[in-house]
Amino acid sequence: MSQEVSQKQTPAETDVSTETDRDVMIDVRDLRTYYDDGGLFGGTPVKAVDGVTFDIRRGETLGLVGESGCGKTTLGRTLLQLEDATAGEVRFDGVDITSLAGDELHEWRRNAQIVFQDPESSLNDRMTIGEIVREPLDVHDWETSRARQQRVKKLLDTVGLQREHYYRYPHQFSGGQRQRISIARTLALEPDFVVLDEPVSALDVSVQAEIINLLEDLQDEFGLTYLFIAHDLSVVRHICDRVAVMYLGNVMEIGPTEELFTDPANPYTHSLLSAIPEPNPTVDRDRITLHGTPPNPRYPPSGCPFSTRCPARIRPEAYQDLDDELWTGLNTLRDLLNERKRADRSVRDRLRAIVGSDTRFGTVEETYDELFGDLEVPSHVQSVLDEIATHVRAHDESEALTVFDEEFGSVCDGEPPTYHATNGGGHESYCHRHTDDYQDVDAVLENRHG
Ligand SMILES: Nc1ncnc2c1ncn2[C@@H]1O[C@H](COP(=O)(O)OP(=O)(O)OP(=O)(O)O)[C@@H](O)[C@H]1O
Repeated sequence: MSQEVSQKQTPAETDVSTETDRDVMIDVRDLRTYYDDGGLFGGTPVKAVDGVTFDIRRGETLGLVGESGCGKTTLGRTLLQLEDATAGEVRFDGVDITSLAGDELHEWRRNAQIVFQDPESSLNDRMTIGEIVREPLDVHDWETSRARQQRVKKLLDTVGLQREHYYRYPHQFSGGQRQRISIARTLALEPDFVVLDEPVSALDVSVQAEIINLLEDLQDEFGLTYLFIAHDLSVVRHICDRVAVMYLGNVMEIGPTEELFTDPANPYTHSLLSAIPEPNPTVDRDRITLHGTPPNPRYPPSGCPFSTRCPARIRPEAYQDLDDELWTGLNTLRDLLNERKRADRSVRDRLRAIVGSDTRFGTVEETYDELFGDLEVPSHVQSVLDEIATHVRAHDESEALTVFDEEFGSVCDGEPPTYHATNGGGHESYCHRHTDDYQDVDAVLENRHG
């Protein structure tokens, strides 16, 4: 794990986390989990979780959503100390578990368990169901052998399986039943907290509801607290009390589920929700198309993590009314310039020699044609593009980026946002637009995409 971290303002440092009526079980402060690459990329780590601060309240289900690769699983695993935190704290009932090791960590693990997405691969096919569910009891040397067997049989009842299943093998069960086995195993040591990592994504739709119902029943029966990681926003809306929206290792927004779904604050949440088909055709919701892919988590933007794709990105005064497609092209150009700046030239040359030409690093004329060929580019924009092109031809991407940022840059590219309370009730969003200096997110999205 790398120690390359920088301090960022967190909700704890703003005035938004001062509610007194909540019963916090897990308190996460400026948590970072970086993966080192063993030197392959010059020692630049993947910043899978890059400074998140939030809490999980006793007995609640907190949803964690976001695109593939944004760091959800890494965050869930770090909360359980299955990954080492690079920096920050995870306080579990007041104890910072990132500093636990050896016997203390082993003992603490009883409290916190995980259910994985894929019941096909997460169960050992050579063990019987009884052995699988009993394993955590064996590892923790729980009571007597006979008591363990009794406990496993009871757990099989609890999750809707039969005691006779004790001697069967996983391959004799369907996907839904296998997930029930995983859940039984998870509950063996009576944990307080369970990370559910996409627990129904691999299951048939017809079975998903059964497992969701089971998870809800178990939560009521045993007073469990869940972190529910999911892609499927409709499932999240159904089961979660609050939701945290993650992007590129950051929590962009967190708030009560219904409020977040009906009145999202952050442009990224708007974009995610916009991608869900609206079941009610009378509801008029903006359609926002997210362009491009998230940046490489080794090289996140220095300002807002979402700045390169944000549909509500703050623009310089002179370019408020610039055509949206042209802005998208300019954003892509900036990404390409950054990539070129990072790429080792010898690697680029070798790549060209192997594949003939590498379009991502084609000539500046080709790139401009691809990005702006079909668009009407105002002359003042064209003259800046020409200046950028001159620096690119001279292989001076840094200077090209300086020219770009001086002309087209804004606070979104230059400075990380801070968290702002929206609507009260612990609803917070990480965006520059939540200050009086800028038009608010709803208004700008309505103007640009309404
Ligand atoms: N062991 C690892 N070593 C290096 N990089 C990793 C490792 N595990 C994850 N990553 C990287 O960390 C980033 C976050 O991955 P993670 O699996 O946490 O995201 P995710 O949101 O859970 O994605 P998905 O929804 O696809 O499961 C990704 O860029 C991923 O490639």
